[in-house]
Amino acid sequence: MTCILETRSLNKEFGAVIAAKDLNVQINKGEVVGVIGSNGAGKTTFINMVTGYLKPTRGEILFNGRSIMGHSPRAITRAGMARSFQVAQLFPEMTVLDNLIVALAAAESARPSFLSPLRSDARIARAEEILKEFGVENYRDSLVTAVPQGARKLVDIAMALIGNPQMLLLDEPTSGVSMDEKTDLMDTVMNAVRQHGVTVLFVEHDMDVVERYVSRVLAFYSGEIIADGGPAAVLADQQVRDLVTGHRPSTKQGNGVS
Ligand SMILES: Nc1ncnc2c1ncn2[C@@H]1O[C@H](COP(=O)(O)OP(=O)(O)OP(=O)(O)O)[C@@H](O)[C@H]1O
Repeated sequence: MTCILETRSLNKEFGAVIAAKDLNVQINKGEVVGVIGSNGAGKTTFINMVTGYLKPTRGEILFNGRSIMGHSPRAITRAGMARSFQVAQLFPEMTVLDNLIVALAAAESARPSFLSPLRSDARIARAEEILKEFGVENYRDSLVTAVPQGARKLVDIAMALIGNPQMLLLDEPTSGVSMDEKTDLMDTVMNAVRQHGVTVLFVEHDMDVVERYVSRVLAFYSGEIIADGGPAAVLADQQVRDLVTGHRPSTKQGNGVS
């Protein structure tokens, strides 16, 4: 197994609050990792640090074996680590199609001009393919503010995948999405990431989604990782049940929580 993302003794303090305490994590290529934890456990802090949005207080972050400490979010995206946010980061005054066209042009580092406009036939055709891949072609010409939350999330994730990242970090991909839409959304996202061969790490509050889609779970509590292992094992772990999931019924037998 090849390690794609590693953190060594990663710490983040906000004054007296320890939001990350000695996080030592190794994510291997191809893994689908779920990050769970109650509010304020440090999940977003972890994602913000590894994607360059937040400066760690101490520690080291390696992506493909190279330090990315101090690198800007843009440099980290270029190196192959993309992310989506809890609230989809789209251009609200633009249509779904135009949002994708902007992302395609950005991935090509294109500079628009009179002779080479952003809305080229090639980009429109590629954007239409992506709309189909993500099942949101019906919203092609809708303003992003006018489409349902689930479709908006899909457009946001599709945009994150446009630069062909090796790793994708998703902050609560199903938040604000109705129960009915969650499975369709996650099936679509997982199909896309499998096709692109992308390693995925996502923050999730819905344990049914975690059980269904991840190969590994990191359970955060108070800035620390209290369990790391297969979903059945982590969700059955007593400490996780006490501190994170609140004694939801466990459906599977545990195996190998470390
Ligand atoms: N910019 C900040 N300034 C001060 N404290 C912060 C800041 N960002 C996060 N914190 C604190 O750090 C801790 C971890 O917060 P974080 O947002 O990472 O938790 P989380 O697990 O993502 O929570 P949620 O599920 O609510 O999004 C919390 O105590 C939070 O109040």
